[in-house]
Amino acid sequence: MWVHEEMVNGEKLTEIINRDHENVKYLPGIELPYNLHAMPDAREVVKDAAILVFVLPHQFLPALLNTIKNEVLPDAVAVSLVKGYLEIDRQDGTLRTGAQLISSELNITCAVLNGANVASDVAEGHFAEATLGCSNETQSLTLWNLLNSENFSVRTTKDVLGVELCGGFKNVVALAAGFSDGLGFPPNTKAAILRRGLQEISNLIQELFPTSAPETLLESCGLADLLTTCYSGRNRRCAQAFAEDVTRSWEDIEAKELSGQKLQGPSTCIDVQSIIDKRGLRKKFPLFTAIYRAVIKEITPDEVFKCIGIGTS
Ligand SMILES: NC(=O)C1=CN([C@@H]2O[C@H](COP(=O)(O)OP(=O)(O)OC[C@H]3O[C@@H](n4cnc5c(N)ncnc54)[C@H](O)[C@@H]3O)[C@@H](O)[C@H]2O)C=CC1
Ligand SMILES: O=C(CO)COP(=O)(O)O
Repeated sequence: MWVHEEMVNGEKLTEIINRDHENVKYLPGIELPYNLHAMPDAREVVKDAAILVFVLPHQFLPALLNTIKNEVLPDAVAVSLVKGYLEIDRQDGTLRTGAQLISSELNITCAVLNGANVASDVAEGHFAEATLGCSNETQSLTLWNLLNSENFSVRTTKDVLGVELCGGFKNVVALAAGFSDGLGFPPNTKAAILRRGLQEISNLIQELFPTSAPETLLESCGLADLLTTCYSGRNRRCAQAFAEDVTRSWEDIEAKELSGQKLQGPSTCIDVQSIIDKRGLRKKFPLFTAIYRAVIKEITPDEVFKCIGIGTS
């Protein structure tokens, strides 16, 4: 497994993982499998690999692909767990997702695995579900056999883009859920955010990819991931801290709340809004637009709830 090398208490993280079988920085308290070997050179890791699993914050994906692109086996298969990578063409507003980037940079097919999967809960072995989006039936079966287990129930679909976009867009809605918590609003308000969020996620996916299957939204990557992120995710937690003190910057909140982990929601929110604006769709997406305006401090978090009030569906 490739691990981005860094020093933790004066030691290399890869050496700590290989000696203690624990990722003391990002997954403390979880015993890792003894056959897992952490390596700092991504090129070494991919050169004999038949299946490549990508799990890293979306902003680091392009640099990693650039590092490995000449080393990957031509018949390798990729699966991406990355949520929120959106590359927008500034000219025509077309979109490229993380899985599409992996596929085009490495010239191999890329499936997507997304779901209601808070990492520490999955690592502790609590039952969870996930959705595997894969367009090729043989590869889908291979990946399903690898990923599915008694405590990790994987359901498959061919709607790769639907699965991937649900995973990214819910991080934006989770910010409004955090605003609601930070402002001390009751469960009714958060439920309204979840309903409107699900509706806007669905509308935006249909706007961008009309062939996407509407039922994908009811899979783990859709409704279930939205729920878990809006109740227990890092985006929700950081947005709560922001609503409690709007003078803080997102960078400061990320650094203080997440101890080295990355906050995806604000940057994905800005990318989502550039798609909405490019297509002149603010009226159709009042919640996404209001969240964006709060993220960039154009309005306050409590004004988000006024913006989506009277006169919107
Ligand atoms: N943590 C969670 O509960 C879940 C995360 N995801 C998704 O998985 C992806 C990865 O998220 P996390 O593992 O939580 O990451 P994270 O938010 O914990 O960020 C830390 C990770 O970033 C890596 N990193 C730091 N600097 C780097 C660099 N310069 N280049 C490359 N990697 C670097 C670190 O090695 C570490 O693995 C994201 O897209 C996230 O949305 C999906 C489901 C659950
Ligand atoms: O995607 C997640 C759970 O499925 C985690 O969401 P956060 O990044 O908000 O913690």
